[in-house]
Amino acid sequence: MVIKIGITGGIGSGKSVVSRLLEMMGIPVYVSDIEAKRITHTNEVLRRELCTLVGPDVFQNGELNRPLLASYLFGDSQHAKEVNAIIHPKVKEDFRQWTLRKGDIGIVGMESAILLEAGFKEEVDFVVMVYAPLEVRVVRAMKRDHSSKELIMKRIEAQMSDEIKRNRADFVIVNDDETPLIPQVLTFISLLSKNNHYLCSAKK
Ligand SMILES: CC(C)(COP(=O)(O)OP(=O)(O)OC[C@H]1O[C@@H](n2cnc3c(N)ncnc32)[C@H](O)[C@@H]1O)[C@@H](O)C(=O)NCCC(=O)NCCS
Ligand SMILES: Nc1ncnc2c1ncn2[C@@H]1O[C@H](COP(=O)(O)OP(=O)(O)OP(=O)(O)O)[C@@H](O)[C@H]1O
Repeated sequence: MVIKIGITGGIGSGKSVVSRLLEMMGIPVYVSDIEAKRITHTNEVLRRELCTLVGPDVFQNGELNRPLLASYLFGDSQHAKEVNAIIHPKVKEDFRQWTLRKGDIGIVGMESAILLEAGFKEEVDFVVMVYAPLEVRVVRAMKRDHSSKELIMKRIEAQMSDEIKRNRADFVIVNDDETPLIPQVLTFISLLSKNNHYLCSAKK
């Protein structure tokens, strides 16, 4: 039996940092942003559907035109729904296959900013939310992506509010540049271990 942890939180909250810590503890994490891009590059059906929806320029020399898809997706909530309806079911199925390939590993993680919005919650057993205040997230994301505040805010507006995320999560990790992060990750893992004897095998 494999226990699946969903790692969510808004853009810039620090999900990738938490995922890296989990990986260091021997817990493999499926990073949805990366895998969604791989699937978008390799799945012919998906590529055709995106071209029909967004236009042929969504691929240039075979490569995904990320700025174009981003402005289409984040510019209009109906567009976001349509793009998500094409990509998310394939990511979900890919995660199932990825988990099966991992075998009897104890625990795996799925990292996604939009875990709850995309319906990935039903694929996991527990949801951990990584929380950081909005202003901290915006500054981090601007710095990391060399992006403008306006573009980051567009993405945030396409995501569920922190308040709703927090209510739907089983565990919250605060990553606000003040609260120490590693002890919280350890507490989370040890809480899971206490409630699920299966988890011990993941730390072998
Ligand atoms: C629009 C795209 C091309 C922008 O690529 P880019 O390299 O600039 O950003 P990246 O993929 O690293 O995403 C960064 C962050 O943007 C936010 N984001 C991405 N997609 C979405 C979405 N559909 N809805 C809300 N927020 C999103 C998340 O916080 C994510 O962590 C890309 O995000 C994409 O293809 N999105 C659609 C697929 C998707 O939903 N991926 C997210 C997990 S499945
Ligand atoms: N505790 C921290 N101390 C210092 N820098 C941090 C901390 N947490 C995150 N960061 C930095 O903030 C930026 C955003 O973090 P990260 O990439 O983990 O966010 P994310 O939630 O995965 O974002 P996204 O949804 O865009 O993928 C990164 O450059 C990361 O190195």
